[in-house]
Amino acid sequence: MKLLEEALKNIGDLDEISMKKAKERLDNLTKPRGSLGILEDLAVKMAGIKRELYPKIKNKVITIMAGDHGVVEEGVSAFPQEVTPQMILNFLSGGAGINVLARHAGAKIVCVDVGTAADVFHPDLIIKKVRRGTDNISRGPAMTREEAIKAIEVGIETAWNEIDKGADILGTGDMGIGNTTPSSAILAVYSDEPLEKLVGRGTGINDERLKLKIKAINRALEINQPDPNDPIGVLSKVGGLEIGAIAGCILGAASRRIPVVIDGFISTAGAIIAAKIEPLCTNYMIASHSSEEPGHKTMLKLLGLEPMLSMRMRLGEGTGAALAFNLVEAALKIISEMATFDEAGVSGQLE
Ligand SMILES: O=C(O)c1ccc[n+]([C@@H]2O[C@H](COP(=O)([O-])O)[C@@H](O)[C@H]2O)c1
Ligand SMILES: Cc1cc2nc[nH]c2cc1C
Repeated sequence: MKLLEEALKNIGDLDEISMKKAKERLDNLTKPRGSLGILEDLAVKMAGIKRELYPKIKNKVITIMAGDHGVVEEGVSAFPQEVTPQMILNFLSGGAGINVLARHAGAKIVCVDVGTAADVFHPDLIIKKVRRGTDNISRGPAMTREEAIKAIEVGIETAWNEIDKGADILGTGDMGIGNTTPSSAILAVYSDEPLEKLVGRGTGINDERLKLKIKAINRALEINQPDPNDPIGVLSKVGGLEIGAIAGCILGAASRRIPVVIDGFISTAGAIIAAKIEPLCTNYMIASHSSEEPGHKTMLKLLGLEPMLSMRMRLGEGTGAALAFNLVEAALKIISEMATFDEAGVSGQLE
């Protein structure tokens, strides 16, 4: 609880003065006001986070949190559970989608085992197993409250370690067969929309499995009665270990005024838990893309975030976050490198 308390103590507002200066500069650059859309919003947000007009990004890191899910025994995924450790090894040997996109972005990846069911060993794997997967949420709580806090603290510790080593932006990533089920359950706790609108096909399940998945989530909500006002309780009842670690990673980044790029459906479920624990942490979140999971748009709306990309992606791993790093860097170049109307001798707006 100590790490969590310390993180929460240090999450604050954006710097309004730097944001105002950023807006003024953007309005003086050689373009119609606001014409660079989200790139301008990003430059303003980055100024507010870093308390300076021209922050630099040198070290980008994607943190991939991995965990397993007891609810897979209900037949909710298109793939078997052993894919979780197999993909971890794929991340660490450089062959996964995230490796390619992280290399493309010039980002480092770190992979943390927060709670896989199997034993996984690799010299580069950070092993912080809170427990061997969650229990089946459709039959009882995923984990204890203490385990939920531990999972969050694994995320905080990971974020702080990377920031201490020089990371100036983080991206969230996940790996866990079955994890769209707890992510949908978390969303359902905070949304009034019917489950049919919030639950999707994850890795690509057929109609029959989709029915089983909706049923499992319904039962999970009924049996566990998660209280929306107790986000740690929600995580422990219907969540996942990697989802907790993602929430922690976001809280850890926010507590150090480090921007954190949110990936897809699972990462955004973690972001919801983080935001319900400390609403101010949304100041430090940047939404990368809109996932193909139907509930993702509702999640982003709950957080008040606008995704930058719409790529029909639904891979997770941090792939959307890695792609979006380039856009954050582009936004910083716009505010620092573009000429003003005065500098370029271009006439300003008529009225
Ligand atoms: O991030 C997303 O938007 C996303 C959407 C669908 C699936 N995934 C990935 O697929 C896995 C979960 O899918 P499932 O069907 O097993 O629940 C997990 O490893 C996620 O990283 C990720
Ligand atoms: C192969 C595979 C890769 C993944 N990456 C994230 N989730 C995944 C799920 C599967 C099945």
